[in-house]
Amino acid sequence: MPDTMIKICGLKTPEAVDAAVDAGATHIGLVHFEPSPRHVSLSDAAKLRRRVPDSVKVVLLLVNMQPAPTGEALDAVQPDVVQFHGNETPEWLALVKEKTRYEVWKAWGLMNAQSLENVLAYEGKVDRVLYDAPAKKLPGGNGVPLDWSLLREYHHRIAWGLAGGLTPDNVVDAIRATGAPLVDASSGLESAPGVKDIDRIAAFCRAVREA
Ligand SMILES: O=C(O)c1ccccc1NCC(=O)[C@H](O)[C@H](O)COP(=O)(O)O
Repeated sequence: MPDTMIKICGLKTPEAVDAAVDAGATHIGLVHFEPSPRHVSLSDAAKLRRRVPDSVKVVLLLVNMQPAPTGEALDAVQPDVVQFHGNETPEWLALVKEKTRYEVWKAWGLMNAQSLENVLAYEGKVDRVLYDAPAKKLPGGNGVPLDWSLLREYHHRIAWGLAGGLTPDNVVDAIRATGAPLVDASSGLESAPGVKDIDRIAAFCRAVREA
């Protein structure tokens, strides 16, 4: 089985980015969404992006942004991946995928078996779906696990990843329960909202490698 990919999300400082890269993350996430405690401006995101070696992919997270600001954000940051974390339509994401060079991901609040069927509207229109817990106060980064049993032995038609309340303590169980090819964590690796804990980032990556 190929190694599980690791996305460490919501990084705001050079120290946190370096810690994720050094610990073996395959992806790092930069949140550009002002209400979030993990928000980074486009100029800070661009600076953080430049620290990341080519071997690690940079994911820019956007929420329900209009087309013009989306283009401006992508031009400014030049990520590898753009992760849409709002109510973006399949048609809009298909257009982004067709017209740009970026990998396109759709975050999907997974509620029940029906919502696994509903996400198929994005098949062929995005490169990956990131299953997360349904939105609460924020669209993501809420530290809430989704019901992993929904994904057990599911025949996936879209490349996917697992997010939602993952921590160094539960990520091995999550991988075993779902077979996730990519795991994503944010608030479970923090000492306070928006403040990443470097030791927890390292522990998370170690746990995934040992799963
Ligand atoms: O992290 C945020 O604050 C955030 C805000 C708005 C949209 C998305 C956001 N995070 C997206 C992520 O990919 C998180 O890593 C994912 O939701 C899992 O978060 P957590 O449950 O805290 O591990």
